[in-house]
Amino acid sequence: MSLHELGWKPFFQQQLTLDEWDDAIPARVVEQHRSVIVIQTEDERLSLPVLPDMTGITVGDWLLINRENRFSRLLDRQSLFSRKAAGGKVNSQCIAANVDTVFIVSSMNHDFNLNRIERFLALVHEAGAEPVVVLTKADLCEDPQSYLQQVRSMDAMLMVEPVNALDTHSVKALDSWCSMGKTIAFLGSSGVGKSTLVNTLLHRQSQTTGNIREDDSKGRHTTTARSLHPMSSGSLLLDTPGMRELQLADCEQGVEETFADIQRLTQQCQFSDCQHNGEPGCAIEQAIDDGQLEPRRLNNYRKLMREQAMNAATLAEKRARDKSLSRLYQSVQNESRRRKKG
Ligand SMILES: Nc1nc2c(ncn2[C@@H]2O[C@H](COP(=O)(O)OP(=O)(O)OP(=O)(O)O)[C@@H](O)[C@H]2O)c(=O)[nH]1
Ligand SMILES: [Zn+2]
Repeated sequence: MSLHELGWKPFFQQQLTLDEWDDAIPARVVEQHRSVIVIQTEDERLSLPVLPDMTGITVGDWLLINRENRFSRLLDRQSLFSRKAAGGKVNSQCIAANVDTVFIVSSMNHDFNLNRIERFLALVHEAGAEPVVVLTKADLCEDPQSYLQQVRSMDAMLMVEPVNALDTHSVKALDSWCSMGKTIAFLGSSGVGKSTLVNTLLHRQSQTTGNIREDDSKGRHTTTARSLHPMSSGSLLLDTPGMRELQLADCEQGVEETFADIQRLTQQCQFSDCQHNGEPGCAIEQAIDDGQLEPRRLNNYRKLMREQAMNAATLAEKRARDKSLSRLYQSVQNESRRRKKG
């Protein structure tokens, strides 16, 4: 595979020093297992043990390795999905790196929910990837246009594609985001058609190709699929279960970006600290009265802001608690040692 096919771009190239231009070999992480990663260079596929200086490296990452095939460094990411974890030295767990486009999948039936789409949008914006909303089950829906309009009414600039996920021809609508070297991923609730879309995009190749089975810590069998699958279109599908467990925490920027219209309106309120609660000269309330802004959207904005702040605070608290607990253990240990000595 050429570097271009693997997703190499100027953003990564620009990070190389002159020496690295001569000596270093770029490699992309195409599989991630508990203690090894599989990387792909232009010439070969290699397994590397995950050494302590490599923690946090995740599927989709770009690395430089030296001529002896040893890890030399991790390149900065263009986008990153992470799960904010409490405690420990590593405060967030990296889930997927350098994804270009995320398809936010929602079905056009009773499951359709704008609030949920906005929540996914916030996650994608926070990660720094490009969102495309894919509305599935067009074949079962009487009025796909009404769903399309609802999504467009949130944000006219948002890309939205209605599809029948079972139909190869219909799924072609997604081709423009699936070109050579583009890394794509899917987000969406259960049953909306993510696997179906992937299967159709893979032209009915089995979705389990390349997955490995391993035991999780509780001895259950789980399918680990932290991997990049090349697709026939030339794009790379990033498949990881971690994407399903993403939470809104410390996502203020992602939420603000998702609700850019509300940010803009807020700047037009007469008072800079306007709470949009009956203050005079409130641009938000005016927009609601004029029908420019849906009350639903404002409510969801407030809800998601509260949620991400609360989750962030809970994490901070848990971190602090873990820290003082470990200090307590330490002092108990010291005390018992002192007694043994004495
Ligand atoms: N008619 C029709 N059926 C669809 C479409 N998309 C998905 N389905 C069906 O909906 C069901 C659920 O689809 P999946 O692809 O398994 O959904 P998923 O998002 O992968 O669900 P999880 O694996 O639980 O996350 C399957 O029976 C699909 O065949 C569509 O566009 N049209
Ligand atoms: Zn206001």
